[in-house]
This record gives sequence, C-alpha cells and structure tokens, in this order.
Amino acid sequence: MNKPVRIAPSILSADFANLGNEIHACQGADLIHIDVMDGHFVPNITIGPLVVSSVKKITQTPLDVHLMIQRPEEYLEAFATAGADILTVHIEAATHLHRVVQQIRDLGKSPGVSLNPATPLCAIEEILPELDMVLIMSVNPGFGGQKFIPASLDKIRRLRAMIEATGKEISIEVDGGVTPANIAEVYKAGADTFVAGSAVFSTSNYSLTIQQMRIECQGTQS
Ligand SMILES: O=C(CO)[C@H](O)[C@H](O)COP(=O)(O)O
Ligand SMILES: [Fe+2]
Repeated sequence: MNKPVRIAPSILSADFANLGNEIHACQGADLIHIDVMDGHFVPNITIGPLVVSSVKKITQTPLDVHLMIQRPEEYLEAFATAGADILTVHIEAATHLHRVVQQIRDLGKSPGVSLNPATPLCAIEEILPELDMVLIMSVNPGFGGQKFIPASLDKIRRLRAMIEATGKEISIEVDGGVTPANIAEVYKAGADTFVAGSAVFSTSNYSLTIQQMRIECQGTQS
C-alpha cells in the first residue's frame, strides 16, 4: 500500500502582517505547521498561544505545533486550549518525556517528538510506541531557509525500520530544507509528512507548490 503524503506549510516563512490571507492561500495543505521558539532552546523567538488561537479561528486545517521551547510541560495546556491538534516537543528539551507525552494525550491532542540532527534515534527507542509522530529535524532548529542535511535521509530510513518493528502506525515528519526538488527522495526514505516553509512561501502560488510537492511523492509510487 502506498504511504500517505501530508504537506505542512510552515508559517515561519509567511508574511506575519498578512497571516490570515497567507494561510488561506495554502489551499490543499494537510496541516499548518506553526514554529514556536522561545529564545532559549533555540536562538530565535516567534509565536505564542495567542497567535495559535487567532489562526485556529480562520482555518479548518489541523494545526501542527512544533514546540522549540524549554520546559514544554509548562505550556502544553495553553497551546492545546489555543487550538493545536498535534503537539510536538523536542526530546532535548523534555527531561520527563514519558510524562510530557502522557500530558499531551490527556489534553486530547496528538503527541509528536522531535530530534535534532545530532540526536541519535536510540534516544526514542522506549517512547516510540507511545507516539503518533516523530519529527526528524533536517536542519538545526531556529530558522527557516536552511539547507537540508543529507545525512537525514539515512536517519529516516532507520527510523522507518524501527517503526515497522513496533507494528504501529507512526508518522515520520521531516522539517527543514524540504523542497520540490528533494521531497521525492525524502518520501522514498520513509517520511510521510513534510514541512515546507521557504519552499512554499517564496513562490507566487502556494497552493500550486503544495500540489507539486505532493505529485513529486506520488510519482515515486508504483
Ligand atoms: O522548525 C523549523 C525551523 O526550526 C521550520 O519549521 C523549518 O525550518 C521550515 O523552514 P524551511 O522549510 O524554510 O527550512
Ligand atoms: Fe518546524
């Protein structure tokens, strides 16, 4: 069976002064990816729950909230109330990861765990069966518009094998430097969910770019 394809435009690269229209122009997106940065875990500050709740009011597309923050447990409820559908925390930022994942479930949200490029897959071995999604960072988190780190492909392949061994359906999301030119390779490696910030928002027709990225993946299916 062919793997599903989910395209998640990252609003980090959108025009924040025109955010509602920017999101509406992403017709065909499966998720809206929202990058939350605290200036501590990563060297940048972006969006809080207030913006998430405004976004929630103007779109029915599920919100994929990527928390690049220290002490994520202190903010989960605020982001859940604001309208996040998926809440992804970084393994490097959560000391009691099992408890954090449980908290996300208890809030009725879908839990994801993200790994920085230098974090080995063995770090998620124990928690993997509890997750709905693993987010592989294919750049160092903090900024949009960076180049895809090629070693991420092998990491995705190895993660797909780990997931198959659990017998569960767990998504692999890839974030950073994904473009129409490399998405097919990332899909073939085993990913099913693709964040695209600059690759979407630097084009004149976001919807068409999203469609093109999906077609690139489907072209690899037999
Ligand atoms: O989490 C992120 C950065 O930390 C962003 O989601 C990511 O960088 C998307 O931007 P681009 O597609 O331009 O690389
Ligand atoms: Fe992200």
